[in-house]
Amino acid sequence: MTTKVSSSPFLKPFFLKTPVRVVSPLRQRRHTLPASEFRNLTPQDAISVFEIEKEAFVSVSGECPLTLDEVLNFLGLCPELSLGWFEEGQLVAFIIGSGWNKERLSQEAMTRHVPDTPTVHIHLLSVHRHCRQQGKGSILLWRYLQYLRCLPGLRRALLICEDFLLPFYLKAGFKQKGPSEISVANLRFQEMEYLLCGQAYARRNSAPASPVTVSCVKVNRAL
Ligand SMILES: CC(=O)SCCNC(=O)CCNC(=O)[C@H](O)C(C)(C)COP(=O)(O)OP(=O)(O)OC[C@H]1O[C@@H](n2cnc3c(N)ncnc32)[C@H](O)[C@@H]1OP(=O)(O)O
Repeated sequence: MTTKVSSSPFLKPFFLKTPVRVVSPLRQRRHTLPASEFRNLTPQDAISVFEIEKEAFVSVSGECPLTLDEVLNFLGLCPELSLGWFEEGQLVAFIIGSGWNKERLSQEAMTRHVPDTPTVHIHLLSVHRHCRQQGKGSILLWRYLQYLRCLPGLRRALLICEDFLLPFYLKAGFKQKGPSEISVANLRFQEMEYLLCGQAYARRNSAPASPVTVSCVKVNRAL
């Protein structure tokens, strides 16, 4: 397999191609923000991240998986393990990850970043409530996993989720590792693993997910 990894670990902003159309100069000046952009998050994005997170979790479970301080901490320590989807400058979906160094996730993993390890712990994937059920969660996760495959030294991604999200992650190519030892309030979780080496699931909506081998050269071009 040909591998080519860019010298910077950070993801260069990627803009979705929009159809070429003729617009008046006035209209052009007003629309300076890209329609759609994927990039690593920075601590400056923490408030937008937390707003989406709060809406997604507080009304459901009463608690946020990450506090604002923890979001700030991870975006400061390992921004290269995050990915945001922006539409016209507004964050619409994001993933926050950190490094982890054990076979399974433990309570300690919830607040820790271990640098230079082969395992990424995906703490949080969340889509703005106005944008759910439109395929954005699946697309962002797919892009993130392809991106991780191109970061040197990474071999797998782990996460925990509630039972109702098992089909979502299984469809994305994750395998079930069994019940997690982590619990929050009365909630119980399943631990899921995605192997970054070798196989990748093809695309969303290609059920059952057909594995394809992708090279990092191809992925870099796609990003
Ligand atoms: C590691 C973690 O972060 S686990 C916690 C995940 N995040 C959350 O629960 C926060 C609130 N929810 C969200 O942000 C979003 O609903 C997400 C991230 C769960 C899914 O993103 P979306 O963009 O809404 O999902 P998308 O449109 O890509 O749906 C893909 C499939 O998953 C299914 N799905 C999406 N959300 C849910 C859900 N809450 N319950 C059950 N199935 C779901 C969809 O029905 C769809 O199935 P289909 O392809 O057969 O039609």
